Amino acid sequence: MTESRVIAPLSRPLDAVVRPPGSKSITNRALLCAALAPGESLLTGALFADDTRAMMEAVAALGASVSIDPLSRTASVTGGGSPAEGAAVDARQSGTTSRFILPAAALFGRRTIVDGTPQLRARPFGPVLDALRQVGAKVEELGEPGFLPAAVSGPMHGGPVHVSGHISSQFLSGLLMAGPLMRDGLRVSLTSELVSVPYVEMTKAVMAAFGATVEDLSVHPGSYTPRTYDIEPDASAASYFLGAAAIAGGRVTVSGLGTASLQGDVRFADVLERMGATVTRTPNSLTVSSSGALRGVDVDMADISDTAQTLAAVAVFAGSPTRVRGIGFIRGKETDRIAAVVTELRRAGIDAVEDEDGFTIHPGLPRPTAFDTYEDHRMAMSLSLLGLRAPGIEVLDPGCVAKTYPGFFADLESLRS
Ligand SMILES: O=C(O)C1=C[C@@H](OP(=O)(O)O)[C@@H](O)[C@H](O)C1
Ligand SMILES: C=C(OP(=O)(O)O)C(=O)O
Repeated sequence: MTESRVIAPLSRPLDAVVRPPGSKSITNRALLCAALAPGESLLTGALFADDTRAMMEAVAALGASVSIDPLSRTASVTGGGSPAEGAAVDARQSGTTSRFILPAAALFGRRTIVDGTPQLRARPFGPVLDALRQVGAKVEELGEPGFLPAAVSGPMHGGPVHVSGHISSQFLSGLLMAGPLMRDGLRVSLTSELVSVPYVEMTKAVMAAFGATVEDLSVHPGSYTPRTYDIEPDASAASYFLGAAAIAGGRVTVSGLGTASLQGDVRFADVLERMGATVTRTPNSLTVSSSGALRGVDVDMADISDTAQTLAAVAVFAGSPTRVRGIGFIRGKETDRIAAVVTELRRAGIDAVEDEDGFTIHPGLPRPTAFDTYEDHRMAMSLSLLGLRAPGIEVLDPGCVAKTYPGFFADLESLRS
């Protein structure tokens, strides 16, 4: 029997402050850079969730020593090691772990096998495998060509490399992070338009913080330096609470995230502002207040696509339709997110329409519905927001949020107190 979670409507407007857990994306970059830096690094504010535990185990397989204290949200990483013969990485469901660890594993002369869940095996890997071959790695596709499992070994000479940008930015980020340890460094040319651009800026910022030199898409040969590194809260996770304020009315402040953030997804607040919410920003906080009266918006979310499903939930309660564009590539995430969100909203009686590059939501009152979540944490977290305003909303397989946010439902409930 599938477990489910019922979300009770709020009885009064929100007035809450919440601090989401550490950023998944920054945690997984910092873990990798620390693992490639000879010596001990201390990561504070780290995320402890399925995706980051996958990365902790992955860097350990490459020879790093990782000791964790989830209660204090710290991870200590001693880097500079190398993988044992026959090393194997289980990236679980994690796109970042798998796409970042492949180039790192190919720095070493020993063969490492990278695999994941059936869901991850269905996601594309061709661009990174192809790029690794261009810079001298040996790559074996052990299943379908262009998919996991794959085995890689190095060393890599580096130098010029061509990689596509339109499927996922993670291929580029993974290559860049291995770049300093390639003999000639790395000079990347993109063969197609890059999606999720802010994540590449984040990659360069974390690399620079660990002592690497990156200019545009060129990485100098060199090394990483260990350090203490503080990780800010997760901006994609924050979108659910900011979205809650827009949907339910009242005010929610997300602390630890503001104009100084490294994460593009803080710009979800800008979209809510365009819909009529009031946004107050400081370097370290974002506050959304709303009367609950919103207008629809026409928005390109190619830079912030992890928040597209959150917006779909908010759009249900706007006074006019919302069109989201530029996100055709999210059909290749944990599930086809365009099809999934449209299918589920239609089951709730909402007139939602699938477009090739996004979706259109016509507002309405969702009827009582038990939502399928497609093993996608963001389906579960987004659709649960509907229950804050509409009665009878239930989310199936709520445990899938553990991929990035095991405490999500507890934090959502804390908004009520
Ligand atoms: O680099 C990253 O940390 C991420 C990049 C994005 O993926 P794509 O580049 O595949 O869009 C995003 O959806 C994912 O959650 C995290
Ligand atoms: C797409 C996501 O994750 P990943 O690609 O890292 O698996 C996500 O967290 O929404």
